[in-house]
Formats: sequence, structure tokens, C-alpha cells
Amino acid sequence: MKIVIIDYGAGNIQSIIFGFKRLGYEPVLSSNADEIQLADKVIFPGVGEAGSAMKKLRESGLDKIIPSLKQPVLGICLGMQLMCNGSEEGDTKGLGVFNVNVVRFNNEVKVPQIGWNQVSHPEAPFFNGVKNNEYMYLVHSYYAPLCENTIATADYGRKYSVALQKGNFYGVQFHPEKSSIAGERLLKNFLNL
Ligand SMILES: NC(=O)CC[C@H](N)C(=O)O
Repeated sequence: MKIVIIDYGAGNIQSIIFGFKRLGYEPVLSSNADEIQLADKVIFPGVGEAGSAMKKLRESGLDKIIPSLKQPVLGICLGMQLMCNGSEEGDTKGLGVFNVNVVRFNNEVKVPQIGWNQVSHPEAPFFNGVKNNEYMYLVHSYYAPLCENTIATADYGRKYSVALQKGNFYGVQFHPEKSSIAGERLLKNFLNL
């Protein structure tokens, strides 16, 4: 199985590479449109600020490629946020896969949220084998509100989307590659799609 991790210079992807290596796979890092389109599974990572990450995507033309992909695509953290309609962070227009706008946590909670939080996913097949309310690891200041594409939620001052799905597109706000056995199970579920 060919797993391609999209390389657009937005963040440290070493832990994602190691996450798949632990499962026995050799993911390939690529910014090449053909190579991404031919992959069996595509990972869209992202760490940092939405506006500058989106600018890099646009400069490489990947903003057009990603929403047109037909195989399973998994956006992680900022990757998931960029797959939404837009983000309040840097007033950024997103890829428009998920029908929701990412907003900032308000000042009632400590920002960023750093650490483990429970993920509720009562009926999502994508979470098969992961206990409901299992803990996953997160680092973020912006979040996707609940919407028609929500498949899992967490609570941080309010309930919000920690996983989204629309057709072949999946997004998780938490870091499965840093979330121990439960995160590993989720990566396996993605590879089994
Ligand atoms: N850890 C990150 O890169 C966070 C992504 C995004 N800037 C947020 O704060 O939600």
C-alpha cells in the first residue's frame, strides 16, 4: 500500500512517519501532484498558523489537488482545519471540503488546549476498536464547531468537532500519531478503508 504524506512545508511530520513505520509501512513524503493522486492513502498534516500554511498550499497548487482526490484522505490537526470552509485564524479561506468555519476558543478556557481530552464517537465506524470517550492528544487554539460532517466530539468549554468526515475525506483535530494505542488503532482503521 502506498501512503503519501503531503509535503508543503507546514510543520514537523517526523512523528507521523514514525507512526506508520510502527505499523510496518513506509510512507512517502511528496509535494508532487501525480504521486499524491496515485497514492492509496493520503495524509494531509499541518502544524502552525492557518494563513501561512494555506499560502504555501496555494503556491504549490496543492489547494486544487487535495479537494479533488478520490482515495481516502486524512487531515491531521491544522490539515483538518484547512479542509474546512475557512478559519478565523489569519482570516483564511480553506479548501471547502467540510462545511464549517474554524473559530478560536474564547477566553473562558486556557488557550491553546494542550494535552489529552476525551473523544466521544458513539456511532462512527471510523473509530471501530477505539473505546468511546477514549483520550487523544491535542494542541490547538482554534476548533471546528459541530456541523453536518462531525463524526466525533470533545468538550473544551463547549462541545466541538474533533473528527469530521465527508465521503473519502476524513479529518481529526487530535494527533493520532501521538495518541498511544487508541491513536494507532485509528491510523490502522484509516489504512483499512
Ligand atoms: N498545533 C497547531 O499547529 C495548531 C493549529 C492551529 N493554529 C490552532 O491553533 O488550532
